[in-house]
Amino acid sequence: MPTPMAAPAPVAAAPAPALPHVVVLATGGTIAGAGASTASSATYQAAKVPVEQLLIGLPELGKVARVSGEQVFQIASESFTNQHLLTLARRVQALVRQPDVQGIVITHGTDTLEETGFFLNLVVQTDKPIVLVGSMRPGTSLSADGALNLLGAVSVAASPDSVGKGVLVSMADEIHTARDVAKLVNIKTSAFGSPWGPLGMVVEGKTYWFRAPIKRHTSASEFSIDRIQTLPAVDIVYSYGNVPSTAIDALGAAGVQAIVHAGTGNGSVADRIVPRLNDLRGKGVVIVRSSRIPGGFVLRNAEQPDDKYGWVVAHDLNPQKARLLTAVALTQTRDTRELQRIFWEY
Ligand SMILES: NC(=O)CC[C@H](N)C(=O)O
Repeated sequence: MPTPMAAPAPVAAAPAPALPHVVVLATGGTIAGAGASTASSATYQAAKVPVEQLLIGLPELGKVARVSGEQVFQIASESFTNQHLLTLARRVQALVRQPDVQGIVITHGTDTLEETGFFLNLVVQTDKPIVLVGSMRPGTSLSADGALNLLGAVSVAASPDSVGKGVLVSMADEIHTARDVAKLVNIKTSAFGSPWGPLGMVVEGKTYWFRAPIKRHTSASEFSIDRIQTLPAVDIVYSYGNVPSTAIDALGAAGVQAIVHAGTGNGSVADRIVPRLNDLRGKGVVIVRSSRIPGGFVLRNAEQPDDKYGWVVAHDLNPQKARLLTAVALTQTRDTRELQRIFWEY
């Protein structure tokens, strides 16, 4: 008699690996914007749609992460202040300390997105992915770019390959380091670029990497939001032909701690402006020489004798990023050699 076949032992289905938990912190901008008609791609109100609505409108997110949302602000990013930066950084730092959070996405207006990203890159202590994202068209517009950008950003934040790469910006399928990226074009959806190229791409929820940041950031940074109560007054003066010293003199009179000079070309400074900056330098004001050229690179002692004047050069940081690094660095030192070291390292 044939022996009866033993019934196959039931195979326990392996539990599906839990999806990573990504917190979306919403701050406003066009990605939360709404226009009067589908043809309103550039004429609309930013910062209208609450985070719950952004997330409910994109059920595809549920395939890449367990997503929760928090409305931190609801503003256009040109209205960000230092206080907004500090509040946001403290919230991000608290969240990344939570063991149940694997990544952070920050929805943001694109106008100052690169500034917020760079600030967080300097002061948040973590290896967990922090990804900023915005859009160039409101969700009510034809060919709106926000939904796909948000899906891309959540995918980047949920990816183990994004760990340890510092604060990232995910826009139009590209992944950039917040340190390098800047808004270079308006209106068009390909608004962001980095002088040294993107780090990678995100396509259909998968990340593809080609390079990693070399500059100090996040957990390798000597700065921490835990030790920063306020940011000192650091402002930017823009240079151009026929520039008067009015703005510099006014900033000096207002008691500014540092001036970032957004110079022409290699960070050049008009002959009549040099003595005004040196007057302020003599009073202890820190002078940082940057370039108004996108991707502009400023060398020490080229164009101006920085060693002789005790000035700092901004390396390749644009003026708005140089403002933030100066402000953060001034919370620890006023020594211009130290400040220059910091500009080379971050
Ligand atoms: N595309 C945008 O997000 C620009 C909208 C607005 N000016 C902002 O920066 O918030």
